[in-house]
Amino acid sequence: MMVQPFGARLRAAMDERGPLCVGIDPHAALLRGWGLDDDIDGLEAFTRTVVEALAGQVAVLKPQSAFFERFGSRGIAVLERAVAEARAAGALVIMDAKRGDIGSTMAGYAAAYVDENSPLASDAVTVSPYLGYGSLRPVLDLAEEHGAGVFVLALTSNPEGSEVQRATAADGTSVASVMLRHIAAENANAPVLGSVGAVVGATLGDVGVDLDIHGPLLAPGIGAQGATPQDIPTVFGDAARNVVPSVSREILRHGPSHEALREAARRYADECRAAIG
Ligand SMILES: O=c1ccn([C@@H]2O[C@H](COP(=O)(O)O)[C@@H](O)[C@H]2O)c(=O)[nH]1
Repeated sequence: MMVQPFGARLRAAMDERGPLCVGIDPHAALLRGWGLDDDIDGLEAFTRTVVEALAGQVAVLKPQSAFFERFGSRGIAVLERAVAEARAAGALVIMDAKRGDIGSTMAGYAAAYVDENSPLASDAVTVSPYLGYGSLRPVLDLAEEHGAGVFVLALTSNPEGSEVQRATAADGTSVASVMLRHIAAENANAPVLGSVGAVVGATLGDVGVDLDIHGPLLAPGIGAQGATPQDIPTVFGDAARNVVPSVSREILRHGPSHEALREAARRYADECRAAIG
């Protein structure tokens, strides 16, 4: 059966469940805060709890691959189960892996994350375009073939990102603007919402670049990094309707109670929906 493109599935999920994405970031400090050990059993219990509590409620879950990779193959096994169970419970999964390499190697990352037959198959993956946008072609093409999405880092939420992303060419065009133009071209013919998104930090204030990419704008930085849902209109202006606000630590710290996690996610979802209008 032909799966609907990611952009259309994301639009429907956001309309039904609200726009919020909750990050699954099993930091050692969070595991300890939940009374768990920072080991594979702690990782497993933490991840299972987040998926059980939230996968039936929020539009998107975004596991941060780094926190699973640190436990080696057993951590990856936990990640595989979490992705499959979250998707089965109705959440879309964005794998936050931020992969970026030469094109021939990107084909390997594409096979890992956006091929529906892979054990880590996700609805979308984050990628870094800083080996050149064209190096992403294998993942863009395979994602399209499988109805998956790709989120390209454009303007990241961390202060160090501007050194690269705000660098300008002789005509004054910034690197980030070039990436956003490539993304917009990718989405030009999408009927609902394109399946190629950009990552733009909610921490950045008025970014002063055109965010009209006809695709989703993944907006990390809300909560622990200091941004709030109320910052969304300032950062994203007319593109706010396509924003997927992402919160990790500031929701996760409410666990391990399922109800407290759900309540924190509900509060953020309501605030984001109100801010987006
Ligand atoms: O520009 C970016 C891109 C990705 N991230 C990731 O999002 C979460 C943020 O976690 P918080 O606890 O809500 O700060 C984390 O996985 C980052 O790697 C980002 O922060 N900024």
